[in-house]
Amino acid sequence: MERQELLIEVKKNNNTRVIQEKMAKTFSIRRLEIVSESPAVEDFRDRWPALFCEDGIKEEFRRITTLSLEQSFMYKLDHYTPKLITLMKAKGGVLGTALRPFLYRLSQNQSIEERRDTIIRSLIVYLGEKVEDLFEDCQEDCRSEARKHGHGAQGQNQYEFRLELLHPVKPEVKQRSTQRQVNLTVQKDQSLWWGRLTAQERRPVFLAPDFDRWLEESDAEMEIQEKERREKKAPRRENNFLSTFKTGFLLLYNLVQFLGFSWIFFNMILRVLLIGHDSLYDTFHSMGDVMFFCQILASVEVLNAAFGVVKAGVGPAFVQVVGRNFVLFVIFGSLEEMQNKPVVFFVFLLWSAIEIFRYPFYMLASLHIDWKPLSWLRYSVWIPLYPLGVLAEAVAVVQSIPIFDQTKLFSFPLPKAVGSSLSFSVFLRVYLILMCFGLYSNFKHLYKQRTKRFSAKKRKTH
Ligand SMILES: CCCCCCCCCCCCC/C=C/C(=O)SCCNC(=O)CCNC(=O)[C@H](O)C(C)(C)COP(=O)(O)OP(=O)(O)OC[C@H]1O[C@@H](n2cnc3c(N)ncnc32)[C@H](O)[C@@H]1OP(=O)(O)O
Repeated sequence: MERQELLIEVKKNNNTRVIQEKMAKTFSIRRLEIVSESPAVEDFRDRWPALFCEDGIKEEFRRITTLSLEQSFMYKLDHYTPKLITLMKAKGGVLGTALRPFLYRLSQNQSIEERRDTIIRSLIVYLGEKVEDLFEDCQEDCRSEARKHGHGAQGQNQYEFRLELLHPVKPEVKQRSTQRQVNLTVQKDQSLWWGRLTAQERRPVFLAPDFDRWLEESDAEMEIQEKERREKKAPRRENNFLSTFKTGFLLLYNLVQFLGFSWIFFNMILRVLLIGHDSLYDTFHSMGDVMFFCQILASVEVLNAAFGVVKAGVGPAFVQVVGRNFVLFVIFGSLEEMQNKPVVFFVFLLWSAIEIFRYPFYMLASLHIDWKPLSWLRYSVWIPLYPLGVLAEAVAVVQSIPIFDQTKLFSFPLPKAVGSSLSFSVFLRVYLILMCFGLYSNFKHLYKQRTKRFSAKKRKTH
């Protein structure tokens, strides 16, 4: 009978007191039902709906234990909070990451209510529950006011509130109601830091921020910085790929050149030691192919400089590659008479002598490694080698002049009135002058590079 009356009372508004009294009177009936029939929760809710709200549960707990449910719960929660924090701190992996924001908040100077709120939320995550599964959501548009029908402190009633926020917010406000709270999501109209939430200085007692999304001013700055970092990260990842590719390419290129020139250099030395001065006469036949390969490949250096793959100057690289290849392909390659001359040995030896230091230096430079003895050799050995190398090349050019005159190879046919043909040797004489300019400009460039490197080193060490 009392139960039937209760079913009618819960449908009425503002009668919490009547419901509490009837619930107190029917306590023994409920106990008996539970102990003797063990009913399903759903069935029990249909029979005793007044029990299934915050106040109903609290009162029933008090009737059973004579204690306040909330107080005992909070007391135990506060007592176990340090242990729970230790437990959560020890968690790694995905769960550890999910718990980190809660632990951060707990490490801040929170009020007791905020601390309890955080620990309960973290417990939900720790126990692997989904917040969405625990709260029943509904959504409806509202501004900074909400009106809802439900069961609260005044029983089943129409509840409403109005909030005056500190600054304007966007008109779209999301409202999500659960059994124990109403979640409002508003978006600031302008992106600025709010000193507090509401226009009135004291926060209304019924209002609590969502601590899951709570940010201190410094946190907010960090979040913005993190967002900017993430936005920049994508192109940087692309840059990383390009720079790894560049390093790999330069390493391979310099390694191949180093191996090629080392083979030439040490083979020539070995042959001199083993065969004696006779070896000077067949340098071209024994080393020519590898030298052709290395010098064709050296053209890449001009492209590297031109496309900014390395910080080298295009002009000096061009003069170097063109100068050497002219001697190799035109003077030695096209004149068999030149191929057996000892000058080939000296030209090849002087060219390769610098490269066995230059290419390993570049390999380390690609890896941002500076090995001082090697750097010193790279930027010093050229001082005697470069003039000697150009001198050897000039000797080869001079030696080739009579051969070009004799063979008329590459001679340029002229109109009969001027003469029969223009010998290639005329161009070679001009080229000898060009070599002086080439030597001067590259010597100057290398000197500048040397000064730059060593003065930079000195500055770094002081
Ligand atoms: C119209 C045409 C006219 C043509 C006329 C021709 C006339 C020809 C006359 C002269 C002919 C000369 C022929 C050559 C003879 C000889 O070689 S004789 C033997 C001795 N020779 C030498 O000592 C010269 C050796 N060669 C060089 O030093 C270079 O080739 C160079 C171009 C002359 C100068 O090098 P450069 O690259 O400009 O300077 P670096 O300081 O070494 O490098 C600058 C930065 O770039 C990085 N880098 C360069 N290359 C690479 C690479 N392959 N891999 C990785 N990194 C590289 C380098 O690390 C430097 O970076 P930082 O360390 O950060 O500064």
